[in-house]
Amino acid sequence: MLKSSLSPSSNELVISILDLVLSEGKPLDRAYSQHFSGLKLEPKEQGRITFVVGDILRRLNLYCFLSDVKPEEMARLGTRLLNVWHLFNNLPLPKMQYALQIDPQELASRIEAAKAQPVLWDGCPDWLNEMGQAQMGDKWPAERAALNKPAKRFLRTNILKCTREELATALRKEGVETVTVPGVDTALEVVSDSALFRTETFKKGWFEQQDAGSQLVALALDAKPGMRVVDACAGAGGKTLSISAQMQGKGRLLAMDVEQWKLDNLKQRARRAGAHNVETRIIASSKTIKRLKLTCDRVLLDVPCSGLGVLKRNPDAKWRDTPERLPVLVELQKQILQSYSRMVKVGGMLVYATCSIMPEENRDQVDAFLAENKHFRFIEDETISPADTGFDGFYLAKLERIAEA
Ligand SMILES: C[S@@+](CC[C@H](N)C(=O)[O-])C[C@H]1O[C@@H](n2cnc3c(N)ncnc32)[C@H](O)[C@@H]1O
Repeated sequence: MLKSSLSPSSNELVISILDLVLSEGKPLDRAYSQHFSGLKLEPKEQGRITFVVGDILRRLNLYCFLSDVKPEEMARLGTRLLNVWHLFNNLPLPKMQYALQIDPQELASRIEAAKAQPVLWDGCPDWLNEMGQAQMGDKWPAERAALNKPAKRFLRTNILKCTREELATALRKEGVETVTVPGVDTALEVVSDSALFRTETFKKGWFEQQDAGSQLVALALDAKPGMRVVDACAGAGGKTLSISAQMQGKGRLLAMDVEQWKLDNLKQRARRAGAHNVETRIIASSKTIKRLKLTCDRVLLDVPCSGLGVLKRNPDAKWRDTPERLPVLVELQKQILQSYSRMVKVGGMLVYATCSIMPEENRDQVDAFLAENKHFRFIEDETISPADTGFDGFYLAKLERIAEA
């Protein structure tokens, strides 16, 4: 939460970032790097800017309604929206060179009107509300509300290098305050407003920033030292590094993806983390999957998904995505599950995971797989609910191979 208004230059940056995302369709992380690289902003000021941009994007339709500004009008009318944002959040109006004024009475009556529309109040686009309601029924309104809250900052202790207590103590000495997260043994929540990546503790590889829900997904794999493990949709390795730590760096851990740049990023992170048993392999054909047929103790399929569980962190997706994308993803998930499950050996475990809370990508997908693959047995599944946990939303299902085919 902000305790004072943004400075004039920070206001300009907020408007310019929003314009890039909303008018040009730039992903938020790229809009940030385009604006921040080269600027010598204090980490605290950068944090304030990202807080405001994130909050506006999480409830964009609400702020647009309150200020009577359309998303594509940000460059021209964004100052009015920012004024409304400050007033709505009980902050003095910021100083801006060409600020468009607002009528306090009209704003008050718009706030009352918005309160009567829960979908708008929660910052949810109509297509998403219809999808959530159809798929999750009574559980949806609480999730919808939870997804418009700011994402908390969680760290994963790299147990290859330190304990959680040692990490907390080292961070405190560098001015970073944390608290432990009940139910997630490796997790700390950052409760101070501090920059993390300039700390010596980070440079030494003692932690990674990783949502507590994501940590639970990796822990569900229950990987042991000496095992042969595949993380088949590894991306930049958020979960791979956690799995390597579970294995105490012993055994074979193969991280695969279809994007080489993500695997390159993973290699760098693995080096810092001291995760020496990680190998990376690009998936260019089905050759690697075939070669590993029936050989792996554990396979993690953290499949490409809608990302509808992690909207707190990626709020721009709400305004870029369309419901038409879901069936395409569901088909890809089905193919990955069917093809990559071949790597699991008899007695070995497959964990299917998404960062979505929609049953169509989750339990429905698993049920369809099990109906066609009798040589797998269902162990258990879990939907990590943003509303219940305050974490990002994830799904995981554990399946055991009980026969070759
Ligand atoms: C949800 S992300 C993975 C996130 C990662 N596991 C983590 O914890 O940081 C899904 C990944 O699947 C990759 N992907 C997409 N299609 C794929 C395919 N056919 N086979 C393997 N990976 C694929 C994407 O490049 C993306 O990195």
